[in-house]
Amino acid sequence: VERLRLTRKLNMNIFLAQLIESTNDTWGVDLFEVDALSNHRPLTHVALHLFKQRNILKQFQIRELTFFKFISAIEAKYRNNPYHNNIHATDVLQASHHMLNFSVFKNVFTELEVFAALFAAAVHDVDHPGVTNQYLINTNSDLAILYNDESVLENHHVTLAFQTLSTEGCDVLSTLNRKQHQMFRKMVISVVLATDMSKHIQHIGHLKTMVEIRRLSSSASSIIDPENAEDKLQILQSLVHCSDLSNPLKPLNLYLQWTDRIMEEFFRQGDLEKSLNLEVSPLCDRENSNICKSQMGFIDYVVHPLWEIWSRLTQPDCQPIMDILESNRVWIASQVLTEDDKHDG
Ligand SMILES: O[C@@H](CN1CCOCC1)Cn1nccc1-c1ccc(OC(F)F)c(OC2CCCC2)c1
Ligand SMILES: [Zn+2]
Repeated sequence: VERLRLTRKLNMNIFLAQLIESTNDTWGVDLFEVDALSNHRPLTHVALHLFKQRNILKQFQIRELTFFKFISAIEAKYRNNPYHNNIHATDVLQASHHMLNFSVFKNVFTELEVFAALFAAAVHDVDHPGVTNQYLINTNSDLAILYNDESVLENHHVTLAFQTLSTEGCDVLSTLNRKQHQMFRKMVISVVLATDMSKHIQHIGHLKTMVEIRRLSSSASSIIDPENAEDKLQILQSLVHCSDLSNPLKPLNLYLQWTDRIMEEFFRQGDLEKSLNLEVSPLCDRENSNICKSQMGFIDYVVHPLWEIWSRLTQPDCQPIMDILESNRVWIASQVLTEDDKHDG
């Protein structure tokens, strides 16, 4: 029996190693599987692997143990929400890593910019309480008071991330010089704050401008000017925001798990609102929800408008991912019909 147990353990570790290896260049890795096989430490496993694969630790002389301590401390500060948890952070990190490899970004970003973008993705929802900014504002929460109702969650995530650096043995930025540290901090703050859904429309505006300018100045061979720091920062903000809203562009079995999770998280907020005699927020009433219809709306009015312009900027590498969005939408639409019948039934 003991030999069987050890053999099974060995096979699980081999399977885990193969899954982690696939995060290098695969869109749609099953991170729920990585979570199950890694003793619920997907972020630490995947972040360490990707930062080493990109040679970031060597480039900035960061000790592997220091990075391990930092990312473990961050992972431990993600709460066990149905959706906003360490698996979601790993998902956004891996999607950001994947899209940074798009050919349109070749020779565009510095190592420091890549480091800042992936760091921001990994920490972007740390200690998320599983409720929305609006809920925190409506309930006069300490966080809303602290951040004056402005990007309350996002301010909290980035502040906690930088505070974690001063935990014993966790300062992954200690080897950066003053200028690098200042630039890194500016980029991480702006990328994490840009994940606030209230900035969504601005992302679309900036991307449309960028695509238009590139289209008009046909001379620009490489679509993005590596000298333009402002443009590059906006692209990194949109890259992480797109990764944050990438669930509907993942293989259907993964997309459906994320949908179940976000709905359970919204429903728990609705339960809290009911118990506090507050008006139940949209989409948060578990007694009265149409999951497929709300996903159709999310895709048509939020996700597709953003990814349509993002894919124009990043063609042709985004096409396979847009194709998944299209096929998922067709499937959802087919379920709306049956879901209606169920309710009518
Ligand atoms: O809540 C969303 C923004 N709101 C803005 C107000 O209108 C409705 C949409 C984005 N967001 N923010 C945090 C998490 C998510 C979020 C992430 C994956 C979601 O669905 C699936 F892909 F898993 C998701 O779906 C909700 C329920 C149906 C429609 C939206 C939401
Ligand atoms: Zn997020």
